[in-house]
Amino acid sequence: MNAPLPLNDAPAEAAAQISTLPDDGPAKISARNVSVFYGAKRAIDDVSIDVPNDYVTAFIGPSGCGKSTFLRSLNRMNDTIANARVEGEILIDGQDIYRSGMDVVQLRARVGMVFQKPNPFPKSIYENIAYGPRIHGLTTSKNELDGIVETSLQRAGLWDEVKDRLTDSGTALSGGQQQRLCIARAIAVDPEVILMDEPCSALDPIATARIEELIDELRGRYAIVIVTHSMQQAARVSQRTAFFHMGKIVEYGTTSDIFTNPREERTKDYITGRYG
Ligand SMILES: Nc1ncnc2c1ncn2[C@@H]1O[C@H](COP(=O)(O)OP(=O)(O)OP(=O)(O)O)[C@@H](O)[C@H]1O
Repeated sequence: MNAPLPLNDAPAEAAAQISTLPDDGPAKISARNVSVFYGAKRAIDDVSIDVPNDYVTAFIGPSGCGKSTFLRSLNRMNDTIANARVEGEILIDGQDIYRSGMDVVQLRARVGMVFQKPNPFPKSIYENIAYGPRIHGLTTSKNELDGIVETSLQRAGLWDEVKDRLTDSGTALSGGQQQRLCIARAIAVDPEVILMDEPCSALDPIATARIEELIDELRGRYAIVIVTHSMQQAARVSQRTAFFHMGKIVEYGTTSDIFTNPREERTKDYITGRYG
């Protein structure tokens, strides 16, 4: 006679691993089982990660592995791409940002974004910063607005360079200054998270160093996530690193562990320059 089949005969499907570190405290952003599709093509495949509040988190990985796609899903920027579709759950402070009724304009103020190519509005330096607080109703007086403009530019390390030319066009600044203007613009609406998609790739080494210093100064005030192709940059500016490959997170850990003591072969190969 056959022995009765055990009830749980089939192995339970392995739960997708959550990229998180036990000592990091409550996550600012929690992504659970996130997949992102462009039409039928899956660009992100079942990614789960906790992004901490107090650190800079770097997303690294070879070209086309999905870093920018995943970054854009964290403030619903993928909504602006016609054939993009996000599955799974993304929570900020425990709240699902894809829930119906979510105010996406508000979300993108809370979760600001800085792009590869600086993209100031073709308006004055002052207006570049003042526009957001004005449309979000953050101020009631011109004095208050002036204060926000000054504080934002100070935090972005740009005030001293532009305080005497606030009426000049933002587009007349150098590339590095434009990128700091864009960071100031994100800061002006009082965000909680700043997403940066290769923010230095269009900048020279001196402007890059200035942005990296700035990221370090902003750490702790905002949760910061940066996509970068430069492993040196990830090592310099971040404390947490996620290594992406073919739409998945292969390894997540402290930046020093990822760069000095990676567990996975694929991470090792990437950081030693064997591919990517
Ligand atoms: N708008 C789009 N429509 C269709 N496919 C896209 C779109 N944007 C990205 N993809 C595809 O999704 C995959 C992931 O792209 P993504 O730009 O997120 O990767 P990445 O890791 O940020 O790359 P890179 O480092 O080169 O910027 C790639 O195969 C890419 O071709």
